[in-house]
Parts: sequence; C-alpha cells; structure tokens
Amino acid sequence: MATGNAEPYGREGLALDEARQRILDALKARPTRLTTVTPELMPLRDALGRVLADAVKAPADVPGFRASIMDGYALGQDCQPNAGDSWTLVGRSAPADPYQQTLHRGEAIRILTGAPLPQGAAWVLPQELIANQNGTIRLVKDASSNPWIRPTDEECSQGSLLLASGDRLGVADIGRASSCGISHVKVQRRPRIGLLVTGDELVSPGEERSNGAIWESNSTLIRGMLERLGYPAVDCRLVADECQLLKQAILDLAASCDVIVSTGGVSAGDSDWIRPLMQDLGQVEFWKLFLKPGRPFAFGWFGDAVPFFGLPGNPVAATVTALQLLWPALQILEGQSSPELLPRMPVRLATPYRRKPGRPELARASLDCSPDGQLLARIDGSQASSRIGSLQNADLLVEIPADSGPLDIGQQVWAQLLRRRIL
Ligand SMILES: Nc1nc2c(c(=O)[nH]1)N[C@H]1C(S)=C(S)[C@@H](COP(=O)(O)OP(=O)(O)OC[C@H]3O[C@@H](n4cnc5c(N)ncnc54)[C@H](O)[C@@H]3O)O[C@H]1N2
Ligand code: MOO
Repeated sequence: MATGNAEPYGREGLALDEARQRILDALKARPTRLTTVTPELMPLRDALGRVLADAVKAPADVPGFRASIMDGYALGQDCQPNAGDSWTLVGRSAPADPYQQTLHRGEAIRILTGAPLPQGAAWVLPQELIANQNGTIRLVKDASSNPWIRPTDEECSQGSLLLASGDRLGVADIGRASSCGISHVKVQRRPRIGLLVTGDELVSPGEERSNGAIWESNSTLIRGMLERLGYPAVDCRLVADECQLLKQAILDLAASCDVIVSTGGVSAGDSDWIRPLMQDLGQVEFWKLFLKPGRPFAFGWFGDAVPFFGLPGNPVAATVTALQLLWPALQILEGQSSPELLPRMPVRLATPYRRKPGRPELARASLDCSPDGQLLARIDGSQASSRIGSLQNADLLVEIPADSGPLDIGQQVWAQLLRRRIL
C-alpha cells in the first residue's frame, strides 16, 4: 500500500507491508517451538490443508499406458483416417481387460474409454463416426485430426516433482497425488495458538451487562476467523486488565502453545499491560502500525521462541490486523514456503468515501459488477473499528492511501479480495 506522511499528528508506526516483512524476517531468523517438531506421516486424505514437510515425487508414469479417451474403435495405424476407410474388427479392449495382441494395418478393435491401446494401435475413432456391419467397421464422415489417445505420462512422468516441501495441500493437490499412487505424506504440525482476551469491561454474551460493560466478541470473531484459516486456538482465556492475572495467563498459555495472540490492552492507557508484559517476559520487536484500523499492534516474543502478537482491542482492528499480519506469520511458522495473501485487484468506488489525509486505510466493502463489466466496491456505513457490522458481507478490503482525501464515485482504488481458493 502507498503510505505517506500526511497524518495530522505525524506519521506513527510501521507501514503494513514493512510490518509484515519485519515479522516474517524475524520468524525465519529465529528457531521457534515448531522448528524442532518431527513431521507427522499421515494418510493423504487427512492431509488436506496441511503443509508438506518433504517433496513428493511421482513413483511412476501416470496413467502408465496409452489409453483411449473415447468409447469407439482403435485402429492399427498411426495416421489420420479418411471418410470411407474400413477395417476388420479383431477384438476388444476394456479398462480391466486389455487386448493383448498386436494390431496390424487394416485391423481395428472395439475399445472403451480408459482402456489401454494395444501394440500397433495409434489412432482411435469415436463410435459416433463409425458404421459397423458384420465385423467390418467403416468411417462414415471425416474425423478430426485428434487421435483420441491419452499419453502414457499425461499426468506425470516417473520421478517428476508433484509437490514441493513447504507447499500447502489443496484439494487438487491431494487428488492429483492420489492419482499418482501417493497414499501417505509427511506434514508439519499446525501452530498451536493461545488466545488471551483482555478487558475489565468485558462480559460474556448472555451475562448481565452493568454500566460501561460490553459483551465480549473478540473470542468469537478472532477464533472463528483463525478456525476458517485452518488455525483453531487450542486455549482461550478471558482476563481482566490486571498485571498479575495477565502475566499468569501468558505463562499458562506459553506452557502449551506455540504462539500467543492477545486482543486489547495494547495502546497507551493506564491499564494497557500487554506491551510492558511482552517486554518483561520477552521482547517487543515493534509497536504501532501506520494503519486504520489497527494502530496499536505489537509484535514480539514470549521468552526466546514463542511469537507474541498483541492485537488491538477494537474488534475490527483485531480482525484486520490478524488477517494482514498474524495469518501470514502462522503460515510461515507452519513451514509454508511463502505465505498466501489475499489477492489484490483494481476496483471502482460505487459509493463516495469521506475522509481526510491521515493513516492509510483498509475499508470494508461489498463487491459488485456494473452492467458494463466494471468491478465496483461499495463502502457502506461507518468504518469505525468498533463496528463489527462493517465486516458483515464484506468482500473487499479497499486500500486507501495515507495522503488520499475524500474519494468520489468512480474513483479507481486497489482492493484485497476476501476470498480463498477452493481447489
Ligand atoms: N491516546 C491514544 N489512545 C488510543 C490510541 C492511540 O493511539 N492513542 N489508539 C486508539 C485505537 S486506534 C485503538 S484501535 C484502540 C485500541 O486500544 P487497545 O488495543 O488498548 O484496546 P482496548 O483499549 O482494550 O479496547 C479498545 C476498545 O475495544 C473494546 N474491546 C476490547 N476487547 C474486546 C473484546 N474482546 N470484545 C469486544 N470489544 C472489545 C473495548 O471495550 C474498547 O472499547 O485504542 C485507541 N486509543
Ligand atoms: O487502530 Mo484503531 O482500530 O483505528 O480504532
């Protein structure tokens, strides 16, 4: 994202891209608890969404034989036949019952889709083009120049790289690997996340709300999103803004988790204990982002080996920073070679957006398409980082540069698409 120095109070904090790079570099440079974990060998079908610890190579050519791709007839010739040509039928090849002899010129066999071609056969004709009379077949109209044959190594050749170490297994990856005979793979452990939700004012939904209290939502929102991203939190604590209680919760989480994530208590107020505790129990690498929402964000360590992400308390700021910074970090911690980020694309605003130059912004918007094929972003309602409604139905995070003033309808902007690959 473009950044600038137009913030009325001066530029504060790291630009988002810079912060992401700092985090990823720090995680690559330092061993974590995940560094020494022995990869797990597991059935391929259970490994969907996991990161490979070893490369996977093809044990054999696939399919391993020349196969017909149509129900029809295999010809004992390797050149394109002409309308009117005829052949004597001498046998049949089915997928589980291949024809075993050599086919000669002038001969043909009945062949089914997926069946091996016999020696001497190098052309198939679909049955729709054939007239069959008493054991003689005849091509009734001109055939295409396609020989309708699947090559021996169409999917892969023996020894070729199917998947690299550090790849995350998608649906097509496990489908293709199984078609190549792979039954088990070695995968990395997922990082175990400990979530610490802080705030004196927080009460659980369903509980009575006294004056000044608010119903707690980050544990639902952030846990839900992390779960969607493949990283369920293994432990979640709701703790008041008291230094000793927070310290004990951090020690407890660090005993059983690879990563600590907190929400709230990370700005500059009297009861914002996260940064001092991070400093006391480990190290703060940086604090504050030049970003709206999400300014008070801290990244550091508990001890030497447990990364600590202090997300802001405001639910939207916590969500956006978790997506932008925590998610890529978790992918790298898990051993993925390069992190998946949200895809970016240019869109036009379908709504005006009122703002002053200041922090670069990630505004939540829905995606639309104009009748003439333009992608449109609709930024609806308040973009306050406390309003979770701004995340509902959001398809896009619209990137608004720091120095940008009010934006008009039709203005082109870059946006991140809140969608991930299915296959
Ligand atoms: N003097 C300054 N004050 C603030 C600054 C600043 O730079 N200087 N930054 C503001 C920004 S921007 C944000 S964002 C907030 C974030 O502050 P904290 O991370 O310390 O978060 P809290 O103060 O604990 O909470 C902020 C807000 O969010 C509500 N909250 C907290 N946790 C939850 C939860 N689990 N579920 C629902 N809502 C939650 C909390 O009640 C507050 O209303 O700081 C500004 N201040
Ligand atoms: O970073 Mo805050 O999220 O702007 O309210």
